[in-house]
Amino acid sequence: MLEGLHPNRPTHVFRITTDERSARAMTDMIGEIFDPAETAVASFETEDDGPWMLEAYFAHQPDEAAIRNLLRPIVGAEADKGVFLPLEQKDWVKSSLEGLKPVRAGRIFVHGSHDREQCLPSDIAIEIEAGLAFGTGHHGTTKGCLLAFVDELKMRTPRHVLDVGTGTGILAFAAAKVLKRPVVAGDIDPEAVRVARENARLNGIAAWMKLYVGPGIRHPEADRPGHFDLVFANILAKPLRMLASSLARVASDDGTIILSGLLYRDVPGVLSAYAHQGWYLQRRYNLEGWAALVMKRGNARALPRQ
Ligand SMILES: C[S@@+](CC[C@H](N)C(=O)[O-])C[C@H]1O[C@@H](n2cnc3c(N)ncnc32)[C@H](O)[C@@H]1O
Repeated sequence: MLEGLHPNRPTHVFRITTDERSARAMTDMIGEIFDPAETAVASFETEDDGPWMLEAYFAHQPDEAAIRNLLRPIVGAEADKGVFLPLEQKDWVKSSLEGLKPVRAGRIFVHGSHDREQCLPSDIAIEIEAGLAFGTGHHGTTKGCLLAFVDELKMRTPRHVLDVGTGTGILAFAAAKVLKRPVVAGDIDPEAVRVARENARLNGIAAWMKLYVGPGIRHPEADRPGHFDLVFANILAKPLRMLASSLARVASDDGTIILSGLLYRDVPGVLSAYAHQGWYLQRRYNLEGWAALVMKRGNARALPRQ
């Protein structure tokens, strides 16, 4: 699995090696055409000054001929050299987690069942069994959100937290455990919400988790204008742009929105969508090619951070 993609239980991958211009153009086209909940696409340089590769993961068997036809105007006959491969259907997040070390962000310590003993007494420990959901803490997007949250706590203590695209529930759990308060969290994927519910039980915070299935804020618990003083949304650039007005509406005047799931090149478009709603970048975290953005209402000053 390509580090940095957001697979929603992918069944197939399409790979093609080409030049940078074509890779970027194909990424944009696939990103525009396919449902972001079912497709994850990224292009990257395979080595310094080397060829570029595009990888697109699909949650269903894609129509190979149709995709090649779409790509031919961009890359010509190269479209036929790209390969479609079925992916082994296994609990890949869980199996990869078994070999992974725990993740730490300040006092927040995220671990699997095999690393319980490593928690310090002062830790806010979160145990995650990812199953088929996203969010073990190892991915740059999740870690960026956790680091942003830890820094946010140095400045203020949020009271009402919303986590849109909760996956395993990891960000919501961090907020509930640190703040000792209920947190509202939703995901478009019912399987992710099932996993989050189980994890909430495992962590002894089931009573604090107000979980819902649905896109964006489409639930009465989440759709509460001006209510949330901390909103997490680690999704992808396109849905984040589409959600800008909804997230801005449910965030309080003095609230914070932490956005992630963005390749560096996606940042300007997302910032522009939120600027239209009166939200500005306060801090930025760059991890492994992914950016997490801390947004504030009003004219906050940008403070880039590596
Ligand atoms: C990258 S994962 C983030 C999981 C977790 N919050 C984390 O930080 O690790 C993105 C999650 O967002 C969900 N998702 C994608 N589009 C969504 C939308 N429009 N509304 C709600 N959830 C969405 C996906 O199903 C997936 O579980």
